[in-house]
Amino acid sequence: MTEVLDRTGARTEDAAQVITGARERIDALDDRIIGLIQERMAVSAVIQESRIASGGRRVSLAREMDVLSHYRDALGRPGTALAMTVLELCRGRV
Ligand SMILES: O=C(O)C(=O)C[C@]1(C(=O)O)C=C[C@@H](O)C=C1
Repeated sequence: MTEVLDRTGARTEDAAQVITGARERIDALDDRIIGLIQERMAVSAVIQESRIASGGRRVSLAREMDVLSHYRDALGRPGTALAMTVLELCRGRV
């Protein structure tokens, strides 16, 4: 019991089982989220390389405003911070 309590913070075996199962789902979801971010990074790189090869700039601020709004509309204010992190992963620091 002490080990279960240490691992999950639960005070009963039942709660520890619920938490352990839910954490497995979260780990699987995080794997998918990370995979989607990596896929997004690859697609973003195609856009940036194409724009730079055509003589343009890496960054498109107008498009970034649209991306920020998209996340904020869906997730509220923390969505903006998340979008900024996603954009940094995709185009580096500006
Ligand atoms: O949509 C673009 O034009 C992109 O270059 C992609 C992207 C993005 O990752 O969403 C990356 C850099 C730009 O500043 C804007 C958006």
